[in-house]
Amino acid sequence: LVVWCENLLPNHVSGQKQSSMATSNKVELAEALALGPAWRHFSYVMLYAPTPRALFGGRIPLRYAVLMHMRFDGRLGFPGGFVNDQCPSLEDGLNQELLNKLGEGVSTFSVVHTDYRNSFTDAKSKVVVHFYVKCLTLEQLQAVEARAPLAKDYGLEVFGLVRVPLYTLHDGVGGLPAFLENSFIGTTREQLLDALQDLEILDPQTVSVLKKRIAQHKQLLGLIGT
Ligand SMILES: O=c1[nH]cnc2c1ncn2[C@H]1C[C@H](O)[C@@H](COP(=O)(O)OP(=O)(O)O)O1
Repeated sequence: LVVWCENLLPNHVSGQKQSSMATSNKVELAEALALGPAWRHFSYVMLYAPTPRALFGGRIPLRYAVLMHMRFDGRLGFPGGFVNDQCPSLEDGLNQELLNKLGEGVSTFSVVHTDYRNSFTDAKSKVVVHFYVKCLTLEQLQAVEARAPLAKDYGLEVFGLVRVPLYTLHDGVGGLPAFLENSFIGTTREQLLDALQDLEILDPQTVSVLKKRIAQHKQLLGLIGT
């Protein structure tokens, strides 16, 4: 029997300090754009849509369909990619990448400047990542999912689209905690959780608990690796 767990995870880890892993190299957009020609810019977007559907006879509302994709390298990521110097804007570059990676289903919307959230730098690789969020209707999101297999990069850079489960099952692991144990590219996992919190899709306590779990999981993998 699977039951929706109201109080997501144990209380003893609630209220702890939020991890700063996703914010350590955050930069203002103007600062990022002034970095110079040695830096490469990448733009990614979290596409999401409200859904009325629910699991198990209505006991677990799905609430939102949040899209990610399985990349060619076996990691999960957000759609997007490298923005060529020739692109008039970060958003133009991102919309072009979305067309290549997700296909013609993206034709009903465009990511625009107001969807911008934040930018992160990686000084070692001289990479700047710009992150956007875009709320779609469920029909628009389903059109993206339906047409993705016809996209130029599908089967090459994109191996499939996935939806993020936003709930936790009664075992405390199934759902979002299990999903977060996958391998993610770059800072994607932290971007996902921070965005879900800022959009009030997840509450801060839940995000804090999930981040603590991620840190423990990473520690465990490190121990196994030694
Ligand atoms: O969603 C992401 N969030 C943060 N960083 C990301 C994300 N996806 C990729 N990356 C990082 C990892 C690498 O440093 C670059 C290159 O990524 P990729 O998407 O493979 O770029 P292209 O296919 O070459 O456009 O960005």
